[in-house]
Amino acid sequence: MIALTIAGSDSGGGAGIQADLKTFQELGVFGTSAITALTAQNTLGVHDIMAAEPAFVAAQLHALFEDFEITAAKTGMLFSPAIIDVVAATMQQQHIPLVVDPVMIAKGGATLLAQQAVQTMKEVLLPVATVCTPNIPEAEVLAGMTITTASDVAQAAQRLMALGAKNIVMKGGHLSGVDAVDTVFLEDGSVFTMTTPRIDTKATHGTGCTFSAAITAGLANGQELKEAIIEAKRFIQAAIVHPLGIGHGHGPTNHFAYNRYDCEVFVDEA
Ligand SMILES: Nc1ncnc2c1ncn2[C@@H]1O[C@H](COP(=O)(O)OP(=O)(O)O)[C@@H](O)[C@H]1O
Ligand SMILES: Cc1ncc(COP(=O)(O)OP(=O)(O)O)c(N)n1
Repeated sequence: MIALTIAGSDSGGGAGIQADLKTFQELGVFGTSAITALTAQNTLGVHDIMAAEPAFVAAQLHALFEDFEITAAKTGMLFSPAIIDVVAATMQQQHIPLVVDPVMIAKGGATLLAQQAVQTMKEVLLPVATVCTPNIPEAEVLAGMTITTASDVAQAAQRLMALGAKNIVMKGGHLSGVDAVDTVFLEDGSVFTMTTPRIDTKATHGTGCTFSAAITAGLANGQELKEAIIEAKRFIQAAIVHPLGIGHGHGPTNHFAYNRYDCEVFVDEA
């Protein structure tokens, strides 16, 4: 099976294209990529960014879809309105599942999505998203509201679905509490939460990229969306529980952990 990531490069290897391709590999999927930007980045932060020309992003996508039977795709760092336009136009023509991870700001505070690109993301990318996986700050920006309670989470998800995203995973990494709880809203109206123990660690660089790549790998392998989302939560939990101890800042998660360790995900159908 073949999956595609459309995202930025993280020279430090913990997030972006590198995290996505490692996750695809671990989950038995052949990974292809269209790179939207280069970042000079490590576990301490983003030093510099060089965006790709939108036409070159289009050229990469054309080359991939011309040759490969890609069965699922994901987006990560898209940076500019023009790149989002190219990606949305391409994905509108491809009838495959698309996971949109609406990456906006890196852990160290660097901007990975230009301010003026938020509107473009809402107008052209969310309508082609099979599933959108915002963290809480991203959901606040896209939904235009503050999120503090479970009912805020539900209201924000409804707003994103109204913009066209078919299914939503509201990630709870940025919330507080002893557990890391993600809430999933499916297009059939069902809602469920996924709970794992919150791990006290600095090694959480690239958690969102890895999680969304794992969902994409599941979809590329033909899993149902719900099954792919729950397996992805298990994958990211294992990757956080067993850190690699690399770098001096927010270290990368451990993409090799999935097959060696067993992590339980508690699923609650609300
Ligand atoms: N400290 C943690 N312990 C356990 N799970 C976590 C932790 N931090 C994040 N997660 C999980 O990692 C995934 C990515 O979430 P999040 O960190 O919110 O995304 P992002 O990297 O986009 O900010 C979610 O499934 C979230 O619940
Ligand atoms: C190139 C690139 N893409 C995405 C991110 C952000 O990744 P994310 O999974 O949200 O992790 P953190 O930045 O929160 O660690 C990135 N840093 N670089």
